[in-house]
Amino acid sequence: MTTLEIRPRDTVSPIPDTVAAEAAARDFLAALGVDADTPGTLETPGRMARAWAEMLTPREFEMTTFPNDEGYDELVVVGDIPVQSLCEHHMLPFTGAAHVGYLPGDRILGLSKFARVVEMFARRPQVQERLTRQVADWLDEHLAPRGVGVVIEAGHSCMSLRGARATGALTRTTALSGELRSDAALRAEFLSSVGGAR
Ligand SMILES: Nc1nc2c(ncn2[C@@H]2O[C@H](COP(=O)(O)OP(=O)(O)OP(=O)(O)O)[C@@H](O)[C@H]2O)c(=O)[nH]1
Ligand SMILES: [Zn+2]
Repeated sequence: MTTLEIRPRDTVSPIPDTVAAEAAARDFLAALGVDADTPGTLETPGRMARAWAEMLTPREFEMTTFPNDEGYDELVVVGDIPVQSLCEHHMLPFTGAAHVGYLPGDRILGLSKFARVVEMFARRPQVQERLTRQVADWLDEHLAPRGVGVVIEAGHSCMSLRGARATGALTRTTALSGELRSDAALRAEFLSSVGGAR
């Protein structure tokens, strides 16, 4: 077994300053005409600051890999991993599911780590296309598999609660690398296995 401790904050912005965020939230609400001095809303700026800080803070984890002693050479697909992210244009949530697959090389990855990696890249201001690519690239870099595939399906609240108000619209993005990109049969197998989960 090999583990590598991952500190997601190493690759993103510093830890949120919730005191400054609370003061800013109070001003933000005032500017929007929301009274934050009622018994029910007195604590609201602080709650807002903590809520956004939490949505921008991925948890640390250890990247545990094992030798592929059995020489497993078929696809491994972990489906329906929850995705909770913030669109960088409106700072409103987009949520859905990620389906991550890989064709192992010399090492296999602890299954829970796929969800950890998705969270690491989701808990920051994002666009869905970049999130999808970052998960694939990170697995490629840290696992050196024969191929990686990532499909994310998400609904964007900036598109449903406001603006276009297209409630129920679902965006599907795909990132493929290695043999999952170059081998048509593997690519089709991966895409049909994740499409079949719907
Ligand atoms: N490609 C992509 N676009 C996104 C994502 N999240 C949000 N958007 C889009 O970002 C765009 C921002 O467009 P703007 O015209 O600057 O913003 P807006 O005036 O609020 O646009 P509307 O949402 O159409 O009202 C919108 O079309 C959003 O739907 C994402 O993950 N990927
Ligand atoms: Zn948006």
